[in-house]
This record gives sequence, structure tokens and C-alpha cells, in this order.
Amino acid sequence: MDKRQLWERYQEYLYVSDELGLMLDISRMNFPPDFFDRMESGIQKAFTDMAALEGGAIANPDEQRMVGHYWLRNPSLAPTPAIATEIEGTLARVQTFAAHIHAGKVCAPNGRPFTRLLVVGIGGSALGPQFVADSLGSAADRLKVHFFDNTDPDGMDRVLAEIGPALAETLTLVISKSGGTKETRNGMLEAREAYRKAGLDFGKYAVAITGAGSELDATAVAEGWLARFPMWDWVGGRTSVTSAVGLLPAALQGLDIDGLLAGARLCDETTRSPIARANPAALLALMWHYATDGRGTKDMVVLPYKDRLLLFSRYLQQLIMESIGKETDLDGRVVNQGLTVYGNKGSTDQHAYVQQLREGIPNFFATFIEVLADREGRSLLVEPDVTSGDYLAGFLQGTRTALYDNGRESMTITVEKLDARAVGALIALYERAVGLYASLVNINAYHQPGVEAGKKAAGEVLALQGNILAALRRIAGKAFTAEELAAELGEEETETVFRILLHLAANPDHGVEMERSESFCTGSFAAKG
Ligand SMILES: O=P(O)(O)OC[C@H]1O[C@H](O)[C@H](O)[C@@H](O)[C@@H]1O
Repeated sequence: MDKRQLWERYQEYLYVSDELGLMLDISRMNFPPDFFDRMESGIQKAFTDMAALEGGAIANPDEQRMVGHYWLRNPSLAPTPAIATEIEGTLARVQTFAAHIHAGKVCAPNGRPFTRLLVVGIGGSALGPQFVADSLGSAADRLKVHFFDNTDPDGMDRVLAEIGPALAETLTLVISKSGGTKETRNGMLEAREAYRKAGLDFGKYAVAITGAGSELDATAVAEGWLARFPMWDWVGGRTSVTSAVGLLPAALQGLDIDGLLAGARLCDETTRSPIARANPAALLALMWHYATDGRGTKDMVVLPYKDRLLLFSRYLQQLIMESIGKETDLDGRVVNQGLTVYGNKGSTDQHAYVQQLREGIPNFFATFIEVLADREGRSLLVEPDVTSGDYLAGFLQGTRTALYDNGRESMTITVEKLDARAVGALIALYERAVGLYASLVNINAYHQPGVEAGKKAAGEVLALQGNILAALRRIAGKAFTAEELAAELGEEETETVFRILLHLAANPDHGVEMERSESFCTGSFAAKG
């Protein structure tokens, strides 16, 4: 296509919403002229499925659950008045609690206002809050936010060291829908221990967001935590950012949660349009289908040219890959669906992996995200009539062109400015695109059966570790190779035994020592007497 034709194609396919302050350009995706016609019945079915979902259908059949994240932004859509009341009541409590914390009405036991927030959670109970915190945070935040999002002891030590003596003025928010996720339980226990060591009573600093009656809920009740907020079974973890999960930390940080919800609500309204060409979520879903043959044959590279959107691709990784990456479709056929997402930020990535995007294996399509407003106020001229932001915008256009000229397709989402409304709109846009795409490829986007396998196997490893330690201690001082120990335990998984022993010997917690032999794998292990 020559430049003139490209300009025409750009104008023909550019989606613009003044209300949302958002544009979507799909002109650099090479779909054929009859593409929308061919996909029309599929996308209409997706709209019908989505309308049923929003109306309260059991849209997650495996778990027999409704899927209600859209109601969070517009409770009047909720299928029962009880649900609407729950949503409204929780939002009001989030706002009041944050206001009380900011005003010092709820303060640290030393009488000082809380100045920091430690959020403990993982997956959907961390990624949304982290994305919102990073995209909208500033030096003016009411509370400085920290995260424990893993069971990595050193990672937690690092966060605690950063907090330092300010722990005495740190509110800790433990988030887990199920209330039984081990990483989060461990983070909570490690935080509690840090408070104890500082002579502080954890319960007076702790808040829980979890399902009623969960293990975490029971702990919060038993220990008299400051407050508890609900999570509902009709909100999935990866779509929970507009529930208390995302709103409470954001409100505590001092961010504009009304703006976030308003942006999401407006985007929901816009993306309910049954006219695909006028519906940016449908356009995204259709482009994913076009680019990957509806089978995930190409990766989605998300390239926001904005530091504040750095965590967006990480957030989208869970939202999209946990939703779309499924072994079977809704009819039980093995399909091994997926849509791989990765990305970081431009123009930084231009100096890292854009080389491969431009010249290497053409197994991806790019999504550029552009923010028109560079910063608050005016900018320095780094050259005559050129600002740093002009460079950022120039690099985006340059990379888009360089990719296209070498046969690499891309879309571009443009937002006017990056405020809470825009972040809410981006979240809602992708939530709906995922739902529509799932319908197009006939899968359940709202369960995650594959995640359980790893958790179950990890449980078995820890049980085996217990048996290993018991055996070593029974015969303290005697050294065993992994093979000997496996035979002693009647355990076929010698490799697992060996790897557990290696880890035990590398840490001072369990009193296990390794004696090396000539061949690394026949080293022997003993419990110190
Ligand atoms: O919020 P939680 O129940 O602690 O769950 C945290 C995360 O854990 C899981 O393994 C799921 O795959 C995620 O979808 C979820 O967001």
C-alpha cells in the first residue's frame, strides 16, 4: 500500500470516542476488506453472550458462577437488589474508611496518622492494585504504597527494609479472594512477625479483603483486625480491580477512585454497542482473532509509550492469558487456546527487543499505547522547538512505521491524557475485549483449572520435605544420598528428593548439611546432631 492508500485506510478504520478521550487505530493490521462481514455472526453471538453475562447468567459454567465485574461500575445493572446494595455499601465503606485514615480518625496505635500502606496479595489480588498504584501515583500520595506479591523471603525483607521504622505507621492490607492462597498467607505471617518484632500488635494495623468465611476472614475476626471488606464469588480475581480489591488501596493512596469507576463505566457503555466498527472492545477482539487465526498463533506485544503504563502489560498478561489459555473449549473439545502477552514500555524497548520485532521472527502483532498529553505544564526544549515528549511521540510513530515497512502489523490505542478515567477506561476496554474474544473462540474465560495442578504439586513437594526432615532427624548425624533417602522413604521421585535436599542445605532453617562427592548428584545430606 502506498502512503496515500495508508492514509485512506487510517481514516476509514480509525475509531474515535470524544467522550472517552480514546482512539483506536487498526489500519496497520492487514485484514482483508471482507473481514468484518465474515466475522459478523461470530461477533454478534459474542455480544449476545456478553449481554447474558451482564444480565446475571451463569457465564462461568464450570464453577457455576455469575460474572459480575461490570456491575461494580454500575450497580443498577446487578441482577438482584441485594447484590446492588452490597456493591454500593462496600464502595461507601471504602470511601469512608479511606477518609478516616486520611483524617487520622483511624490512626496508628502510637496516635500518629498512617503514612504507609503495605498490600499483601498475589495474582488478581496484586496486579490490578499495582498497576493502578503505579499508573496514577505521585509524590503527593496520601500513603506511600508497598507490596508483598510473592513468597520470596528476600523480596519481603527488601520491602520491610524500605519501610524501616515507619512500620509503626504502616497499614497492612491483606487481599485474597479465596483467603487460602499460600503466598499471601505467608506474606501475612511475615508481616505479622515484623510488627511483633517491632513490639507492635498486628491486628491494630491490619485490614482484610476476602470472601466471607474464608481462612483469612476467620484470622481477621479472631485477631480483631481493624476492618474487613468483602470479595464475592461473582467477581473473578483478574477482573477485581474495580471491586474493593483495587479501590481500597487506591483510595488509601489518595487516588481518584470515582474517576476510575466513571472511566470504566463510560467504557462499558461504549463497548455495549452491537455495531462492531463502533465498539473498540469488539475491534480489539476481532483484531486478535485476525492476527492469530483465532488460535493464538501470534503473540501480543503491548508497547505503551508512557512510564506510568509500565505495569499494564503485566496486568494484561494475567487478564488475557489466564482467561484465554485453556485446554478445552465450552464443548469439551481439546483446543489448547491461548494468547501470549508481553511488553514493557517504549521507547525503552526500542533499545532492547525491538530489533527482533523489526527483523526477527514475525510471530507477533504489536499494540502501541500512546498518551497525547506529555506532562503537567510546559516542557523544556531539548532542541529548538522539540521537547522530550516530542521525541517519545516521534519514537512511537517511527517504530510503528519501521515495523509496518517490514511486514509487522500493529494497532495503536491513543488516550488524550493519563488520568484515573483513562486508566478505568483501559481496564474496562480490555476486560470486555477478553470476554468477547472468548466467545469468538468458544471458551470459558472465567475459570483457571490449570492453575491448580502446580499448587497441588507444590503441596506434595512440601509434604515430601516434611518426610525427608523427619527421616534425617530420626537418624541424626547419618548422611544419606538422595537415592538412599528416596529408598528409605519408598519414594520414586529421587530427583524431587535431591532438589529438596539442595534447598534445605542452602538455608540455615532446618539444620541440614550437604557433603559433596565427586559427582554432584551423589552428594550426601545429614541433619546436624
Ligand atoms: O485472591 P486469591 O484467592 O488469593 O487468588 C490469587 C490468584 O491465585 C490464583 O492462583 C488464581 O489463578 C488467580 O486468578 C488469583 O488471582
